[in-house]
Amino acid sequence: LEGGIKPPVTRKILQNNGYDDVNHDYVICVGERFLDRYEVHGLIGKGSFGQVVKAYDHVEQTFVAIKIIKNKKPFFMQAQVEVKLLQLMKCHEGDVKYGIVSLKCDFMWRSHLCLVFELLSYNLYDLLRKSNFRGVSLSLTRKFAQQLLTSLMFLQSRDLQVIHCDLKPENILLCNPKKSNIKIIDFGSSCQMGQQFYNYIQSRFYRAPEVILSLPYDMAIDMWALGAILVEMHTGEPLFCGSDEVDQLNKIIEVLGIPPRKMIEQSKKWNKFFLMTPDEQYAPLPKPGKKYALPGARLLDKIIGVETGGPGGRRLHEPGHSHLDYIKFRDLILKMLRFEPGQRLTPAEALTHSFFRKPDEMTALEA
Ligand SMILES: CCC(=O)Nc1cccc(C(=O)c2sc(Nc3ccc(N4CCN(C)CC4)cc3)nc2N)c1
Repeated sequence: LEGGIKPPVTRKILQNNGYDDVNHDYVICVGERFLDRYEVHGLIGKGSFGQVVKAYDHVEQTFVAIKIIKNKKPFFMQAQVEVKLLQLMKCHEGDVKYGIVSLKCDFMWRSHLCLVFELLSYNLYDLLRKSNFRGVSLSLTRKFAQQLLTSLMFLQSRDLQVIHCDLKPENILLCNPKKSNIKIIDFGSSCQMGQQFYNYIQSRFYRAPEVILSLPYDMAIDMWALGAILVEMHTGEPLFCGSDEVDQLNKIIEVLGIPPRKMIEQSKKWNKFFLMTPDEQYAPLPKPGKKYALPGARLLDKIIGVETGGPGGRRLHEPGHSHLDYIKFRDLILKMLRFEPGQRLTPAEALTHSFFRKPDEMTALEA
């Protein structure tokens, strides 16, 4: 270069001796063996945490899923929280079969924390995709609901008090592609009651109103998420698919009306979502270019098709999809989606709902 300035050194900076890529992810090599035990078969998925691979465990002679955490402190720290919670839950095996993924072990491999899980099958979002986003039957939705409520009851048990904080179809996996047994995964965002450090939690579609309004939250946020997930599993589409936080709350208001005054008044962010009308009422801030139904005008009955043969009328006269079945389903969902966290159904209460009662139990009751 003129003036004798040397060109910058273009030496490639090797990340972690060449084992890592620029995103601090471990460079996966199919066939590689970790600890001379786990033989990598292939990449299952990627996430902010790192990657998850399918591997063969030559000691137990079974396939496993290994979550390979990024070689970066914040991800390492968060994964340590996940390991601690999963170990805590493991030793609370107790009587209830609780539908949480089982952590087999964890180890360090070339500066990456690795979590070894039992290998599960694909997730409920894959199932929705297979249904061409038309949803699964009400009976399968009921089976999923029963298992997830049992899992939430386990998480909320006295000496666990775990909040998952990211329940969504992608984090619910089938144990076996041909059966309805499911397990919850990904406790990477979870916390225990009293350890709520973050308030930007939950994936948007499933975010509870108290989280959107930055109010104190508890385990009831998982129940809110579950209500939204169950409607989505049957209709095939997200119940509240907001494009941002304001849109998200407006989509909730279309179905459930204006939140209780107390919740709005306690929120530091209230004026991000509402304006005060001259007669001292809270009204949703009009969003330029967005048209919303009036508060509470988008009835859940219409979304689920209670009177019209299910979502899109596709379940008309189908066994297990009677008008009464839908009345019960709608009633359960509305009680899971109460604005006030304290009034939302607990998992134990939800499991006694008539939606889960078998016909003969009903006749016995009526007799
Ligand atoms: C792909 C999303 C995903 O599964 N992410 C993920 C992230 C972290 C951990 C885990 C996890 O614990 C898994 S993943 C798993 N089995 C699994 C096997 C296959 C699949 N895929 C099958 C093909 N689909 C197009 C994508 C999902 C997904 C999951 N078993 C366990 N235990 C999963």
